[in-house]
Amino acid sequence: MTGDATLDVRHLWKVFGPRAERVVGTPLADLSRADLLAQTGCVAAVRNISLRVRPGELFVVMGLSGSGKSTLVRCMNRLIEPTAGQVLLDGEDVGALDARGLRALRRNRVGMVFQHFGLLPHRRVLDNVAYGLEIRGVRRAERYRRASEVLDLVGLSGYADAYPDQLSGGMQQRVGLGRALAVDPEILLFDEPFSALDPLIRRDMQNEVIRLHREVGKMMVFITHDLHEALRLGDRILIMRDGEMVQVGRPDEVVGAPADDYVRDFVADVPRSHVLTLRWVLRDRRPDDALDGPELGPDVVVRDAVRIVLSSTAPVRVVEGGQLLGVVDQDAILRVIVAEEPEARVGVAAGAA
Ligand SMILES: Nc1ncnc2c1ncn2[C@@H]1O[C@H](COP(=O)(O)OP(=O)(O)OP(=O)(O)O)[C@@H](O)[C@H]1O
Repeated sequence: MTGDATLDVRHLWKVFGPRAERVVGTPLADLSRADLLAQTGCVAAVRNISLRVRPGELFVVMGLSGSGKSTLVRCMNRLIEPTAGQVLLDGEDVGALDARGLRALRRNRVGMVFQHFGLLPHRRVLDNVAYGLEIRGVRRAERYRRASEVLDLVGLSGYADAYPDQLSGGMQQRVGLGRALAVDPEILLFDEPFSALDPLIRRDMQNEVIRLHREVGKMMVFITHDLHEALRLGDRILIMRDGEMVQVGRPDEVVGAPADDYVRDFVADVPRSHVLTLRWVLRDRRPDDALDGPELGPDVVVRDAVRIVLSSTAPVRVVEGGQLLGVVDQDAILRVIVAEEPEARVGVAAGAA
């Protein structure tokens, strides 16, 4: 299944509180979160979310504290029971599973990595990683073989016999990752796994997730409240506010075309040249443009094109599938770079006010 599984979420709601089921499908569902709470004592943690995680995609869920990220992701494996809506893993309705089916789903098909590693303190690293296989009844020799393979994969070769408290936070989180990967699930859910780590180690671990994602090609859903983490990791990012979906898009779409002021504020400090691609800055070719400039694809990030554009007198031709989409000249590149200067942003903000 790895690599071609899908996850479909359809009109998902989670309402906490007294008689929560009366909310969905009635006028109460249209109330703001605050009004709903005042009138009914209920909190709509997730409000009518529909999304599809594509095969092999690293999908990030981002939002401020309380926006509903954890609730949404925990509804995916029913650690939290949704109030309404559907979750389909590879076409199978997760909501229809009985207790036994649900256990099998969590053991075999959906792996989870939490912020608090939840490692077994009295067991060696190797046994922690092999734990899921042990529960599944895999023979000892086979589970150790697989666990050793996974330890190599997560960069912990040589630590098989160590105990969790002998490892740093980052390394413990690698054990958590290894444990989730050992059972070869179809999808991995990450609930803010790195928020307790030091910034440098956190960066290391982000690189690790990017590398692992490339190597194992699994669907991953990753929760974070950190925009930079979201932009680094996500193939696509879902931005949530008050339980609702505000925008879903690739990092360049979220930064280049924010859906509303909320997202615009979020991304205001992101260096645009690090995220935007040539697609966002190209213009139509004019008759007086020289056509002997270098050629680049539309998905090259501006930062990676700066040298080439600035060292060519003719504009760069942006070509996709043999077709000229447009050109990027030095002005276009400089506009992106200048807009990143703090004074420029103040100027823009003052101009907008
Ligand atoms: N068991 C519960 N009972 C009542 N309300 C809850 C419960 N769990 C979550 N909530 C409420 O639902 C809303 C969404 O919470 P959730 O934890 O999903 O947000 P989050 O975006 O993951 O936040 P954080 O980043 O702080 O974990 C919050 O207002 C929270 O108070």
